[in-house]
Amino acid sequence: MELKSNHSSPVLTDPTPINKSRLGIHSSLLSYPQSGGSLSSGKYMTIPRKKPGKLDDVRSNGWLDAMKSSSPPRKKLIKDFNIEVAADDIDIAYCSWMIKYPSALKSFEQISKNAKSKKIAVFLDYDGVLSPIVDDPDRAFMSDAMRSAVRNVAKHFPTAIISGRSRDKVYELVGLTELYYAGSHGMDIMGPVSHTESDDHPNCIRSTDQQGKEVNLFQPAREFIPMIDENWPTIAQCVHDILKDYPRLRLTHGRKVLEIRPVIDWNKGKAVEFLLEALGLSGRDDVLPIYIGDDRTDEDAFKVLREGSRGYGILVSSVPKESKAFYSVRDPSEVKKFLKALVRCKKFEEA
Ligand SMILES: O=P(O)(O)OC[C@H]1O[C@H](O[C@H]2O[C@H](CO)[C@@H](O)[C@H](O)[C@H]2O)[C@H](O)[C@@H](O)[C@@H]1O
Repeated sequence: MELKSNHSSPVLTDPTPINKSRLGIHSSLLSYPQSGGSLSSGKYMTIPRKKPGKLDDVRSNGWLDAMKSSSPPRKKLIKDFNIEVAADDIDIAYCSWMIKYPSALKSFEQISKNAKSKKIAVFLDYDGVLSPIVDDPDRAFMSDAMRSAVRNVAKHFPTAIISGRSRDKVYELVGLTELYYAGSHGMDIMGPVSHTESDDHPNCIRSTDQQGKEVNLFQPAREFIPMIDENWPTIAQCVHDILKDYPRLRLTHGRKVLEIRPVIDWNKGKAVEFLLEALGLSGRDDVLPIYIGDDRTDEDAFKVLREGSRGYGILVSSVPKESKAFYSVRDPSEVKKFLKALVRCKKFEEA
């Protein structure tokens, strides 16, 4: 993928059109910007936000030149992206970044066009996406308005929450029965009994949720549980003992701090693949998964969607970050707007 040389728009040319049809996605779906960055270091590239008046650092590290050569003139940039702020307030680094990761809200028309006659599946991270990031993880509540937006989305599209938190905790915070929940970075998945092939998966068992409703539980790390149960107090004691020598460090309870993962090849990307399979939506050209996340762990899911050219990753970030997502939104309030727009669009189609 490369930027067109005239730089008059952020449209990309694709030197490998064969992939588009092989992957079963209409070529128009791929006419959005592609990020070329690699996450091989496992770290985000965070570009400090600069006020327009303070260009020295930007200039000295070559950013300004790079931006000038790959961007249209300022006024055109504002027009193309329909950014509703005064030119003087524009954050150059952020706008430059948005060429690579356009706003999912501003691009909604394009997204809905590409989603036409496809079945959308919605995957949502929790912290930083449905709830704002706060100091106390136990107080990361989602607003009633956000809950209502998610409930409405789930009425119209298969919807799953994929979180690093324990499944119980995220269910407690979200409180909607009509969703799939994937906790512990996708290692603990609960969803309705589907009567599809995934029901017969070796790690899939029938259980009941807190309301006594029959559900499927998929726990690929199940075999590690007895070992973890057996060793947990010893490990916790060791960590506790070590921390005694570090009075400036504090040990708090629960998975949040002693987050110990078994060595298995499983992550949020695998969870998305599993859920698509469970929903009967895998390997279908008429399905458009949308995953919204803000964290490094969400990159595995963005990568799955990007590599398979299956759908859209939307990164929630108010600062530039290298990502495998296609689009961006700034914060949970924009996530809510996007979810509402999806529902409005669906209702309009159905009317
Ligand atoms: O996958 P997620 O749903 O995004 O969960 C990732 C982690 O989220 C929580 O921590 C983050 O949010 C907290 C509340 O806003 C914040 O205090 C903390 O700094 C963030 O890292 C949660 O506490 C972790 O267990 C999750 O792994």
